[in-house]
Amino acid sequence: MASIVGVSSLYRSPCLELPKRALSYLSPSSKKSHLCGRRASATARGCCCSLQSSRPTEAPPRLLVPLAVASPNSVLSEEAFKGLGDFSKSSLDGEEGEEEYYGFEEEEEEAEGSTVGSKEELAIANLGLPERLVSALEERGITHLFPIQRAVLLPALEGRDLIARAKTGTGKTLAFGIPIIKRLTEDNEGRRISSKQGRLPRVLVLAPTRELAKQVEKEIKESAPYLGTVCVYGGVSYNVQQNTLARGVDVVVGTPGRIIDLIDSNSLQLGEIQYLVLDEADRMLAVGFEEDVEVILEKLPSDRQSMLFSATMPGWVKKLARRYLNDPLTIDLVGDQDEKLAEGIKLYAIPTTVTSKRTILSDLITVYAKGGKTMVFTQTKRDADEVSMALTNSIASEALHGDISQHQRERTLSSFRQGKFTVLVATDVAARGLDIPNVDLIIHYELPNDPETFVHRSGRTGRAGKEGTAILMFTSSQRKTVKSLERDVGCKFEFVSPPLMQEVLESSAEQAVATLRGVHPESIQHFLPTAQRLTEDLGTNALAAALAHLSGFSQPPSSRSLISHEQGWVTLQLTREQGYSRGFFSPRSVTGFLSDVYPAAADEVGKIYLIADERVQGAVFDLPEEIVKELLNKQLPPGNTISKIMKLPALQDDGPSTDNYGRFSNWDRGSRGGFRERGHRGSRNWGGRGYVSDDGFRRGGRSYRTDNRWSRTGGSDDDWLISGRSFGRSSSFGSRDRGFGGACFNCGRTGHRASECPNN
Ligand SMILES: Nc1ncnc2c1ncn2[C@@H]1O[C@H](COP(=O)(O)OP(=O)(O)OP(=O)(O)O)[C@@H](O)[C@H]1O
Repeated sequence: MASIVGVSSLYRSPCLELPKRALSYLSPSSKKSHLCGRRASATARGCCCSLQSSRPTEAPPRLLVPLAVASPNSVLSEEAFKGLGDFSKSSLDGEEGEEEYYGFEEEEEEAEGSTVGSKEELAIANLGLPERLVSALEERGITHLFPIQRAVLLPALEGRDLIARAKTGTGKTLAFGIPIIKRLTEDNEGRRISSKQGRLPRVLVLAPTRELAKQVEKEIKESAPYLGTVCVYGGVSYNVQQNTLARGVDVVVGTPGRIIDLIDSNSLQLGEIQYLVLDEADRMLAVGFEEDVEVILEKLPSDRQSMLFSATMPGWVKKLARRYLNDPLTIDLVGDQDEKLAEGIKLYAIPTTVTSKRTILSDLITVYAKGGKTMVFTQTKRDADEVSMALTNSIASEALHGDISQHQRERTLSSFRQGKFTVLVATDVAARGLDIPNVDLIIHYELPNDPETFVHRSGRTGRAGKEGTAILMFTSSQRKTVKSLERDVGCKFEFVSPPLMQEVLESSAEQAVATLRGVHPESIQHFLPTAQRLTEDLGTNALAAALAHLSGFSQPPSSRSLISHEQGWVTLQLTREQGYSRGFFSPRSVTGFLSDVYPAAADEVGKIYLIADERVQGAVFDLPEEIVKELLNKQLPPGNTISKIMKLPALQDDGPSTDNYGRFSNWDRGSRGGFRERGHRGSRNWGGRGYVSDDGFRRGGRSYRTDNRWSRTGGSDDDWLISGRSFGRSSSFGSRDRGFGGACFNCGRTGHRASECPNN
């Protein structure tokens, strides 16, 4: 008790010094009955009730008033922690009729002397934590509590069972880590058991993936190096883990499968577990651990404290909480209406086609990551491998997925953390929980299966209050899914076009300059004589050549369509002077013109789009590079100009109606045979197992979409994230507008086919 109460003004005995304002933040139940059992309607000042202790036996007093939670986060949002956390939405799972509520109500009257929420009060040094823990945290630059840590600390210290939710990267690990470490440290000091050989673990943390388990272990080890912490997970030998357990540990972190194996072999005994943490509990379900988790929970002593961290509350997690948690308090710092993403993550959505995706991907990395760390998320392991291989030619990249051996996964992650390569291409195995410092850019190369996965993938950047960027690549038929995602996640994408070659070149050059600036002055000396000779010969060209080479452009960049972004294609503009018009200017005028000038061009022409400016008779279209060379040498009929363009002019919106960005339509207007569908040339089959097909259907795998909802096998409709809102909306998947959305082949106007053209 003394270690909490009286250490700082924040943690004063609430009954003695509770400021009026803080009283307004009391849970309704605690408002109803004061700590001493009296009604607390008037004031808490002067109350003389004694603080009650709750489980475990040496638990600190049962502080029903979580002053740490009670304050709006003004200090955090303005200074310490821009925008992270939001205490305006705290709620308790009310399913059991439980009314307890962790949140605040606005009260105009400022409590005199209230210092709740000041930065000082969040200072870790002022919380009465063990000196060793404080200095270990400070060494890591952790000096003030983050909101979820502030919210969890007191209820956790008072021994409450908890269900907690907070946004990605907001410090959930230390939210349970700090109170548990405090309790263990004090126990150790009191009972001198810290180094007892063969001691049984007192803490069990279950995590759904090996990487996450390793990370939790790391966070605990770094914060409390004096405690014995071991991480147990599959894919590696049992020996080391068994030997460590035999020597005695305080904390076991692990994945359920290996924990069961170790229990079965009697290497892990759970008889003294006092604290259980289920990290990413909902994910346990998704990766098929539900049975294992329940087996483990059955083996734990009933007199323990349990904390469950879960981004969503599928039915299984609720059942688990009901069955294995004792009167849990829910702390939800996300809420149903708010944006689910951590603030500081800038979101872009970029239309692509299946064939141009890879080219665009490397451009996006160059332009948006600017040499920083990027994580690219794919749907399948094969894609992760292929995309990583394709990137490696230009950007150092590695793949990470479940088929890669555990040792290699660890090597890859460790090299990525250390910055030995900058692009990690991963399946969703890496979407959750991984805390890799300074990831600047997340690219959703393929749409995630559900909104939660989007939140978790994106949350690998913008962590601990930092800024980051997440880019969603989508095909035109997935546009409605993107809109659903915005609604479900409560976020807003900025819709942008893929980078222009000019932007790619400029960004590459900037990165090359940064590389040059980093060259050691001594090394420069060795190259000075050659540089001087070269400059005399070539002038500035010498440096430009060095930049081009460093940027990976020793050869000129291959041409790229401005319309489809496919390599090897060039976008041309045909303009016809007014007096030379032979009737209405339409896509057919372009094909007719090409047939006259160079028939091979008419055969190969790709998409044709009319220029929006009505004063100009013109169109843009794609042709293969080699055809363009020939075409540009041909004699043109008078009044016609044809030129390569670097930027698309405004175009008439003539795409299919499902595609608001008409110019990224996947309809081609060929010179013969009317319309033909394009964009799948040489591409792999997107309709196969586990792929999102172009019509937006997911086939195979655990998750699938059957209409515009995000649905998951085994999940329930009332997930926090999904919160029922997406269900029941009108269909967008699979409901592609069958109406004609292209332009008439005859007159060029939109909305009707040539056969129905009024000009016929
Ligand atoms: N109070 C703090 N001050 C500064 N940094 C902190 C603090 N608490 C945690 N961190 C750091 O913030 C990062 C994110 O923490 P953590 O991985 O626990 O987040 P999380 O909420 O569990 O994220 P996710 O939902 O993605 O699993 C870590 O690098 C951690 O060391």
